[in-house]
Amino acid sequence: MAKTAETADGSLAEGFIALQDVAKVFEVRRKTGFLKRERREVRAVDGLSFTVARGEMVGYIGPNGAGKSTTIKMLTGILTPSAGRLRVAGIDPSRERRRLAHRIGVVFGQRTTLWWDLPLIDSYRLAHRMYRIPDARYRENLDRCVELLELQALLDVPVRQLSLGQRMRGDIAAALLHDPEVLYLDEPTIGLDVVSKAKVRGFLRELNAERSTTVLLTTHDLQDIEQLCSRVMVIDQGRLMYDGPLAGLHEAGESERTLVVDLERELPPVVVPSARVVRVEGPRQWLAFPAGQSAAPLVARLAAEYPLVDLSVREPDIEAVIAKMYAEKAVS
Ligand SMILES: Nc1ncnc2c1ncn2[C@@H]1O[C@H](COP(=O)(O)OP(=O)(O)OP(=O)(O)O)[C@@H](O)[C@H]1O
Repeated sequence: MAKTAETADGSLAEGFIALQDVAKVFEVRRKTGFLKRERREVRAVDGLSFTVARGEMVGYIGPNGAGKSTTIKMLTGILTPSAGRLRVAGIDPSRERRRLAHRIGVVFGQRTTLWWDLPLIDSYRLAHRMYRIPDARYRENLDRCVELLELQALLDVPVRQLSLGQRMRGDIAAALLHDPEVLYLDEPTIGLDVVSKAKVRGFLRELNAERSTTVLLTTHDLQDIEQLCSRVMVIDQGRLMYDGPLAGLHEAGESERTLVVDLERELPPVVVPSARVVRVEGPRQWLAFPAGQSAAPLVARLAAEYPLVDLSVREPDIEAVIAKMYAEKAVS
């Protein structure tokens, strides 16, 4: 299912972001004894090909160490590929990193690009000068971000005093002041509360709809993908394992949802069709059932036959879906 970026004549297919057989190999040296060192190759990205069209919002997911950050670093030009061809907006990122910087925005959830000791607005003023953003454009973009990301009351606050959610919104604004056509987001909702997550997601949806900004989103939060991306790419061990809609990923992973039920008292594992008890703790039981199946008949059956007090449905997390998919039937 992996999409190839190559056309019949061998050129890179139309795509705002296009990778063709891209690899990145790191050489790691390990001390194995006195004066002895062993050289080892780590293939962080291993023959990756895909294209992303202008205006697409794509989830880019995979387990830890899969090669996501390495891909993003190559797409920004920080790292040079060991092999293959890579273009963003027609630019070879590692060759023309500065030119590309004016066309892309990057947000890393775990790190900030803002000036820690300065009020938030000062980081924006610096970006204004650094990117040589025309005054009217800067003002317009700043006003829009301030309004939609609710930053007005925070502009004069030093960044170190901001909460994680406030800082994240501040970072997203900083990445957008120069009107980038493509935005790389690395865990933009990590550690945020439900309200902040909703704000960030709402803003990204609006940005994409209004400006057709192309977004590549790395996350461990399945809801980020569900609410924002029509397409998801899964990478593992540097290779593309899946490229398609999120619903298809569930099928590929044959994933399961979990129904958590609280009974009136401790009971032996409940027995209901098409679900199985996977854990029991006092009066609470966990039932796994196929993700593609509605929970309603299951709930009705349980309510009719058991002394039910409360229940909730838990979605499978991405790690579990990927692990299962990788173990059972890798799609390539
Ligand atoms: N500079 C480097 N030198 C050596 N090995 C590296 C370097 N950068 C990354 N790697 C290795 O390449 C592989 C892919 O790493 P990468 O950071 O791209 O994964 P990731 O998918 O972003 O993981 P995570 O979700 O944990 O951030 C890992 O095995 C990692 O240890």
